[in-house]
Amino acid sequence: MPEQAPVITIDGPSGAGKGTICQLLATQFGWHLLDSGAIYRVLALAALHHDVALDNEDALSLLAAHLDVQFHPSAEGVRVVLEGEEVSKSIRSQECADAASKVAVFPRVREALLRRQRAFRQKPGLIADGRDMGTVVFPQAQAKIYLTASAEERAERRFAQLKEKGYDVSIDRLLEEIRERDERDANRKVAPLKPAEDALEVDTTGLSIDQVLVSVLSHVEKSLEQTKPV
Ligand SMILES: Nc1ncnc2c1ncn2[C@@H]1O[C@H](COP(=O)(O)OP(=O)(O)OP(=O)(O)O)[C@@H](O)[C@H]1O
Ligand SMILES: Nc1ccn([C@@H]2O[C@H](COP(=O)(O)O)[C@@H](O)[C@H]2O)c(=O)n1
Repeated sequence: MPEQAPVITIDGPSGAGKGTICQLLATQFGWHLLDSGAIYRVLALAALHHDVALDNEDALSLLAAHLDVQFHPSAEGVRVVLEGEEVSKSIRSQECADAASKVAVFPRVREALLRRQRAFRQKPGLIADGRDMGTVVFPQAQAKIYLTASAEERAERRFAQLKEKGYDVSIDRLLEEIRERDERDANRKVAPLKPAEDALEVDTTGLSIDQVLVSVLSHVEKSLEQTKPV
């Protein structure tokens, strides 16, 4: 049987720094990148476009099974195209984040998106970013990391990010949204947000991106060394 490509999973709540660290790892290793949150965001946007109610599991799982989405890696990051329309920016709205976490609670929706996520596992390797990468989508991953940080610090990071882009946002509102999304993601019945038993947990509160990268890289290198075929 041909050997499968190795996978590194990075899970954790919103604003923990998963996307940042995954992008750095993907560049350093020259591996593929799966932003699984983008898939849930695209599904939520498709539901909003097609007037599918965010609590209609039947219609949402059908939409998920037939989702016409393409991901094009580019120098500026991954370009996301839904039904022929560029949606890279629109899926980043707070409305889409909130809607994504609502559609993500349904078992049949998650099931319909599994194969699409696993298809990203291609040689030379995959860095997978999400909530259930290490627990459900790639339970056999070679290295698993769970990044977290206090809700207050995550809200501050998001506030700084949005301010830099010129958005006028309230930090209190961002904190409230982060707490609501954490609560929904951690308490759903299927694939809840939680660390895999064999994941390295890194609390990034008060750590710089470089400091987080050093811990993550050290764990990844050790794990890859241990799983090398002899
Ligand atoms: N350790 C850190 N210290 C300070 N800022 C950070 C740190 N890690 C990430 N950031 C910044 O926080 C913001 C959110 O980070 P990022 O998008 O990587 O989080 P995320 O976990 O992928 O969130 P989401 O799940 O919502 O996509 C970005 O502006 C990023 O530059
Ligand atoms: N593996 C995943 C990834 C994401 N979700 C849900 O999508 C929402 C948006 O994710 P971002 O990482 O882009 O912020 C997130 O709040 C989750 O509800 C998921 O369920 N599983």
